[in-house]
Amino acid sequence: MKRGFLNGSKAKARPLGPALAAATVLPSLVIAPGTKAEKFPIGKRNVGEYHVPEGYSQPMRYVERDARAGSVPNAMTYTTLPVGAREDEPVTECFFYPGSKEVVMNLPGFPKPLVHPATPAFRLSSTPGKGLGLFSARALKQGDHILAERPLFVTVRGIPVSYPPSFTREQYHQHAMNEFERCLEFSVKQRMRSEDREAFMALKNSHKEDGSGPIVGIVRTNGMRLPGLRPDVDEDSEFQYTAICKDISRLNHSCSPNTQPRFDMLSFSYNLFAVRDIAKGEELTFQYTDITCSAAKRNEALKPYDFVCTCSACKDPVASDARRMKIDKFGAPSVYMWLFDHRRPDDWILMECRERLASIVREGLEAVGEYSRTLTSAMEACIALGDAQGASEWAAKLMKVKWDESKEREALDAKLELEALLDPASLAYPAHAMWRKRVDSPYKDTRRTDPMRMMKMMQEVGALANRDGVARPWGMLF
Ligand SMILES: C[S@@+](CC[C@H](N)C(=O)[O-])C[C@H]1O[C@@H](n2cnc3c(N)ncnc32)[C@H](O)[C@@H]1O
Repeated sequence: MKRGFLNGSKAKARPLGPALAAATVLPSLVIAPGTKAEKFPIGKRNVGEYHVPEGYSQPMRYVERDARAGSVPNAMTYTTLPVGAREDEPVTECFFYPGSKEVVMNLPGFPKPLVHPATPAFRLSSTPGKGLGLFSARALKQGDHILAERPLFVTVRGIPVSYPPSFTREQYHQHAMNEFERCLEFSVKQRMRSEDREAFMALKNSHKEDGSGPIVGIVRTNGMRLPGLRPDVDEDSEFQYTAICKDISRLNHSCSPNTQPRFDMLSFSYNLFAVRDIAKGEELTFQYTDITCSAAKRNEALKPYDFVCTCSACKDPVASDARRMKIDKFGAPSVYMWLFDHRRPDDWILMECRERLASIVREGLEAVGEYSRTLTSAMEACIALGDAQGASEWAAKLMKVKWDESKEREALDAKLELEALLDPASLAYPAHAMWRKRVDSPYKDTRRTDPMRMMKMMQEVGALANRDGVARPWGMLF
């Protein structure tokens, strides 16, 4: 739904409940963006003296509008979500590209209230050599919910700026950071609730010497990727969002993290889960970078955070690097590839999955997608073999992987399919697209020299792998 700001149309995105009457509604503000966005550099730098000629500063023309109105085309939006929140309800300050506000406001059921664990599961404490960190307040089981939290701030990762052709690259970067700081100041200094601003400004800043302003420094130190608000832009693009939280941003890094956050758009909150059992008092950690690559690559990627990782995988990287490389390279075994490939034994997928899971658990990589993909492969292999009992045991393991944000999991959750598969007597088994596909395969005697039959088989594999519109990896047959 697009609305121009000149006609001042009021949004009907969310029915206005009675809470609004008692609520403070901050107006949404928009500014006109400039010309170019680029990733900011890291490390100390010497930019030298420079002058920004007139016309090259972000114009920052604010247009005040009804908070419930949508985005303005070609302009950035300052807003607070959820719109119309009560004073005691947590809110997020947002600095958005056009369109993102609608993604949230048009979600049926938004905003869902936050759901917290029944008893506190974490505490904040200092940790030697790392500053502050989060620790478990009680013993936690894999899949336990640790905390739910709306971010203090969600922002674009940089803004497009105009710059004169005479600028060096360094000067351009400094100019871009100054302009970004100016834009973010408006959110933090003018719009954020005072207690949220205090919490935000108290967060760690590891970018005090690289030209970042105080707000940009905190954003760069504490920001976590937040996918889903720009469905048309690649998830890993620099034109996506970063979120800064009061508590989750206190998690320190580990290359074998024991927690993983998952963002829930409907409640606009991160939920933090234990990815394996955690003892009372253990430090809670998560990964700041890809952890399936080598220790050298990980530590290169961690440089902007200004520390060298001393986790056991980094201290003794030789065997760990080899295992991680194998996990990363091979990928979860493709059930679809094996389904009609009768040169492979019936238990091939399960053996592969067990070996891979042992490696993943040994490296402490339960947080990565490969873990849930491998569990899914094992479950689907059992279904294809007509083994409902075995499949239900894998389904129970998958149920605990609450942090999985994959499309496959989304599809399973949307139909409550996993819950149904927990019961081996469930009718969900005979109704499953993969049920007995391997044991009842009509392709047992298919030869590679029979192209028509091969084609038919490939089509069937493709349809199974892409069911529900979810593209599952299935590799090549034979
Ligand atoms: C997002 S903050 C984490 C919370 C932070 N420790 C604090 O005091 O608020 C990131 C910063 O924490 C520190 N840090 C995180 N993980 C670390 C680790 N494994 N070893 C040492 N320092 C770490 C670094 O200073 C990093 O820039």
